[in-house]
Amino acid sequence: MSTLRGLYAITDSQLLAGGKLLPYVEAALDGGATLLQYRDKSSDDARRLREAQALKTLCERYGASLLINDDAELAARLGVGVHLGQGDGSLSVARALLGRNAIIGGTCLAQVELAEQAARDGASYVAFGRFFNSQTKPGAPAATLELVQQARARVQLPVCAIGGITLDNAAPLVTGGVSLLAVIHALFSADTAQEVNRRARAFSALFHA
Ligand SMILES: Cc1ncc(COP(=O)(O)OP(=O)(O)O)c(N)n1
Ligand SMILES: Cc1nc(C(=O)O)sc1CCOP(=O)(O)O
Ligand SMILES: [Mg+2]
Repeated sequence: MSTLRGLYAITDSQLLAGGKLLPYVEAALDGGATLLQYRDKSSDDARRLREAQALKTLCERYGASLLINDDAELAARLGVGVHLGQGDGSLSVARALLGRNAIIGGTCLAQVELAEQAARDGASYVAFGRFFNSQTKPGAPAATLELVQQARARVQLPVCAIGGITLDNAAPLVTGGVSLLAVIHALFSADTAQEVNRRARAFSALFHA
């Protein structure tokens, strides 16, 4: 069982198409990622189940934890965690479904009040974004380090940062109190699995500096 601190790798269906899903994820886990989120927006339920099962096996091998994006039912079926956005269903219902030990994350946009509500609803961590311009999910960055400080003062849960995080901009987030760096493009846009591994090691090293 991993801790809620470190690199939080999130899969991307486009970046990891063409047979890259498992080798690139394994490279990220070998590089120290502590959490992995399976984020696939398709409605191909059979493939989603198959891929999520394979990712669960990989995570177990590396001592990391798997979360499913958006889909508490799939998470329950596999016995893993879930990440829910504001429109993805209730955190408290997910907590009741998945049990007290499941890792459940909640998107809190850039609002401390949403983090306070997520904590009351049983979240395991609160996620703020976007911190920087994101190629994966374009839109104005709204989250700041000041927001992280406010959240840490008011919510007793690990803070996750997401949105445009790269090896060049991540360090101040960690020194500013962020526990989890959620990354897609700056991790998985690599040309080789070895490069994913190098990037994952570099992100993970920020937590041991
Ligand atoms: C760790 C983490 N934080 C935020 C999000 C975004 O969730 P959401 O707003 O539901 O958007 P989608 O990812 O579902 O497009 C996330 N997935 N993970
Ligand atoms: C899925 C997602 N949610 C965001 C939010 O702000 O809530 S930003 C984002 C995309 C993160 O990918 P990248 O590391 O490539 O920017
Ligand atoms: Mg969502």
